Amino acid sequence: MSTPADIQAKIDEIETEMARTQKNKATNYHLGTLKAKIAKLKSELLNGPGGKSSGSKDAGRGFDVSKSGDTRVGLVGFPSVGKSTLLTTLTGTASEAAAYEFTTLTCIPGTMNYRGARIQVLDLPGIIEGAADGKGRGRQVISTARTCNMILIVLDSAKPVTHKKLIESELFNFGIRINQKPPNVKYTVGQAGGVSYQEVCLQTKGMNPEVAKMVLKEYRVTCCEVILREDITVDQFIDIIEGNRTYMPILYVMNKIDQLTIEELDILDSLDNYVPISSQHKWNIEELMEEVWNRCEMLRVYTKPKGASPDYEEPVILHAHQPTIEQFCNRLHRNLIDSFAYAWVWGKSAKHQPQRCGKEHVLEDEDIVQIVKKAGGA
Ligand SMILES: Nc1nc2c(ncn2[C@@H]2O[C@H](COP(=O)(O)OP(=O)(O)OP(=O)(O)O)[C@@H](O)[C@H]2O)c(=O)[nH]1
Ligand SMILES: [K+]
Ligand SMILES: [Mg+2]
Repeated sequence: MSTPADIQAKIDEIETEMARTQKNKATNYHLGTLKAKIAKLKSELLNGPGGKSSGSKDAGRGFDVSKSGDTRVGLVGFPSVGKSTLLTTLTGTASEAAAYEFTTLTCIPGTMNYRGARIQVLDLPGIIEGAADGKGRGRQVISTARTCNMILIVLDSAKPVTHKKLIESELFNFGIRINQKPPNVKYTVGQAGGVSYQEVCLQTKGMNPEVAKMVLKEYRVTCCEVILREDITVDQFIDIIEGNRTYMPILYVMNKIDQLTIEELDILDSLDNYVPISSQHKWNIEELMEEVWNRCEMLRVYTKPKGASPDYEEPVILHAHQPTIEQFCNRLHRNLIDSFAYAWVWGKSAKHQPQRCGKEHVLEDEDIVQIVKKAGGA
């Protein structure tokens, strides 16, 4: 059986070969195969022989913290960047913070209340380079991060920007795709009928029938249906074949800005996906919370019982892009949709106040909804 060192040596070898291979049409197919080989070796490194993550028993086992609240956000970063200080600032839950590395050795959960939502925040131990390969507690940290709806990559503004790249590649190697949507590709494996491959959208990033064939061959997939509904890269195609990828929003939290000059701060301010803060001085924390709220695509919907005023105290938090009334009903009660007749909706999504709506109606933040059940319904 190959040891992790053997596997890593193979990966290095293929990467060297790829670097040597000039990119042109003829070698494109070959690169597709090499990329698939690397992806397979990486998942073997992570999950043991066979590659699929359900394989080995302790592969990808996270910390045992039960989920609570409306959404879960993880704090990931190098040691001593200020994750624990931030947890305490955001949630009020004390997590030991100190000037030495690896102060935090386990996962500490806290709850941040924002706009009526309860957001579970996880403080995690610091990770170092090579975390995904099993160094230190890194695997456990990243496995836990994978269970989150969003990750905050916490950075120390006085430290080199290379730290950001290192953490990104650790997450990547664990199958986490940051700030990407799942590619719009239909992929189903069948029992017979060979490979059916279709592009319904112009491919400009390296995909073509030959490359697809090479990648599928590498994964020993002989019968399947593929429909590319979006212009994708070969790497995205491999992600689809590998399966088991997590697509997640992330935000870079640049901490300790109290150590920066105004000029340095101006540069930071202009970068995408960055929120500069000082957890110690509680600077810009409200902006951070708002960004988290926006990225998690959460919205508040108030319920209104018939003849009573809306319940503004406890909004129903919906956690989806353009949620429908049906999703709202499902959040309230599992069987509610069965007795649903129509709904009265007040707020931004309503054309007039109130508007009578069906279950497909798309809700907006702070809408008020009154469900009317079918006659004779319970
Ligand atoms: N100047 C400054 N120092 C901070 C800030 N936030 C945290 N610190 C300090 O940075 C050090 C590390 O903070 P921690 O919260 O323990 O960092 P951590 O990322 O949880 O560290 P590990 O658990 O060891 O990975 C402590 O001495 C904190 O007081 C900040 O906003 N500004
Ligand atoms: K520390
Ligand atoms: Mg800590």
